[in-house]
Amino acid sequence: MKIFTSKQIAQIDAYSIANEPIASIDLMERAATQLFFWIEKRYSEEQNFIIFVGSGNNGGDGLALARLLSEAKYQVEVYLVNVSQNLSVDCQMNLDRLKIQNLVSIFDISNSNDFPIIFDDSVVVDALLGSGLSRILDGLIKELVLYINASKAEVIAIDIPSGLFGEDNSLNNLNHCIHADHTLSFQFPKLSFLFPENIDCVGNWHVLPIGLHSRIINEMESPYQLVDENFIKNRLKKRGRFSHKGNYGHGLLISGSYGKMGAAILASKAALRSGIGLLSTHIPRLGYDIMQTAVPESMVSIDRSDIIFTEYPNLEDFDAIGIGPGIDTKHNSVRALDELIEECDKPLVLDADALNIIGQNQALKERLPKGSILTPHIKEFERLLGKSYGAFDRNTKQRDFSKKKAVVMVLKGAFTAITDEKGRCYFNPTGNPGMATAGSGDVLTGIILSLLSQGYSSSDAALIGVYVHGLAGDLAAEELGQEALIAGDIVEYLSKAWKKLRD
Ligand SMILES: NC(=O)C1=CN([C@@H]2O[C@H](COP(=O)(O)OP(=O)(O)OC[C@H]3O[C@@H](n4cnc5c(N)ncnc54)[C@H](O)[C@@H]3O)[C@@H](O)[C@H]2O)[C@@H](O)CC1
Ligand SMILES: Nc1ncnc2c1ncn2[C@@H]1O[C@H](COP(=O)(O)OP(=O)(O)O)[C@@H](O)[C@H]1O
Ligand SMILES: [K+]
Repeated sequence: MKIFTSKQIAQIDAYSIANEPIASIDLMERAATQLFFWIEKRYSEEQNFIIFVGSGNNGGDGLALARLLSEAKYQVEVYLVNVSQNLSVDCQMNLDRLKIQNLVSIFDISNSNDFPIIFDDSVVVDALLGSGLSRILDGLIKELVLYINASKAEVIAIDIPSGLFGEDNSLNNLNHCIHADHTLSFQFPKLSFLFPENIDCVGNWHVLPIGLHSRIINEMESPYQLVDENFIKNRLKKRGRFSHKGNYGHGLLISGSYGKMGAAILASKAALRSGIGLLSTHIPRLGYDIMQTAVPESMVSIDRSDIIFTEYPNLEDFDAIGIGPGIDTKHNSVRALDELIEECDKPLVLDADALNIIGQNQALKERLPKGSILTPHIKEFERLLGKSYGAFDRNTKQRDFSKKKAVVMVLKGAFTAITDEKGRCYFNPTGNPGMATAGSGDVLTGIILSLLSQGYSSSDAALIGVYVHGLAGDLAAEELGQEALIAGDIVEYLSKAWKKLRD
């Protein structure tokens, strides 16, 4: 699903109104009806709702929702905030309709003395401001937002939490934005929902389709996309009836050091569980018995060093190379990585300590082979590209870096962001906090190496790898629970995840 900016969404709204065609008041009714359906499924008729309404179309949605809820016998109170003049046309029309219906008490808020008591068991609906937000909140609205946030009531934000921008919130004060439990976003999620900093504002978000025009949605370009299962399924290659292991590539994984052989085991198993034909794992000498015992399916390449990575085998024998999990950052490993980066003309995935080494030796960053995949978490990302002003800035840096260096960058976390050489950014929906556990990144490296070895392009290897990794984590968490989930479980559940994608 493409993700558009607030400005683009306004254009899509306008196009839909003109070309469906549909009157804007009817589009608002459609939006409010979707809100109503969502609420009706979750709350009983006894539930009371306090709806705070602003002067624009977001307020109009709130007023139309008030009418639909009260028609269905819910108890509803509406508070109009500082809207004595200047209501948008559709907001005014919905206010008139609500007054005619005459089932809902409507109050004005013109100063903080007018704020109502919010009981813990009320549900607050935030219809103050939507995507028309043009400046950070101040004055009475800010006070009201702080007041709502201090209450214990559940909060549902319409379209976007009031005060939050759809894209860049680096200059915003997130405490002055609505902190919603649920955000009901029309047709698309906003970009800012996908950034970790904004989670307290957005809560759980849900997309409500309102039938915006498909032609403009298809035609309008956006660098941002939210990946879904079909998007991934369409990228999978078939495994031919007469294929043999030579068709699925030979990968070289450089991983592990004394005390960190687990990283090599996890990544190797993940590669093998993701369809690779042959795998060689290059490890320090002391890891030999461990490796042969734990992962007999992998061949072993032995370093001359007992304890760290200092050299690598002839790269000609391999289709792709993965390096980093658990290799440490010792001097001789830095030298060996430097040589490998100089020589390597094979698809390459760099993770963990390989990224830390590059972070400490910035000249290496300039020489990354085109098409390489880097898989940092936020800390590793900062070591590579420095601190950012906020999530939007970080994302822009990531896109620019991918484009400038023609590499794929995978910034890991919830909604892992994958950027490609065209500066596009894909967000991944799978995965859960149970995966915040030692070694889960190593598993991802193994999966991506496996896909690269099988001949997938760098961006497809990253997109598919990240998706299936998160899916395996979700399937594992479903059965084992998030607390008990360990990285080895992600490997075990890869089988179910791949099967689901092949269904
Ligand atoms: N255009 C459409 O067809 C649809 C719009 N919808 C709703 O319309 C919303 C967007 O409506 P609008 O464009 O009217 O925008 P808003 O409802 O967000 O409000 C904009 C108004 O608030 C003012 N404003 C902006 N920032 C402010 C601030 N910091 N403090 C105080 N006032 C501020 C603006 O000057 C403007 O008058 C969406 O979020 C969605 O809820 C939905 O009804 C679906 C259909
Ligand atoms: N809250 C979360 N939601 C979704 N995925 C997560 C979450 N926390 C962690 N993950 C995933 O788990 C992996 C953790 O990788 P990483 O931080 O490198 O771990 P490690 O260094 O321990 O191997 C990443 O792929 C990340 O996307
Ligand atoms: K809102």
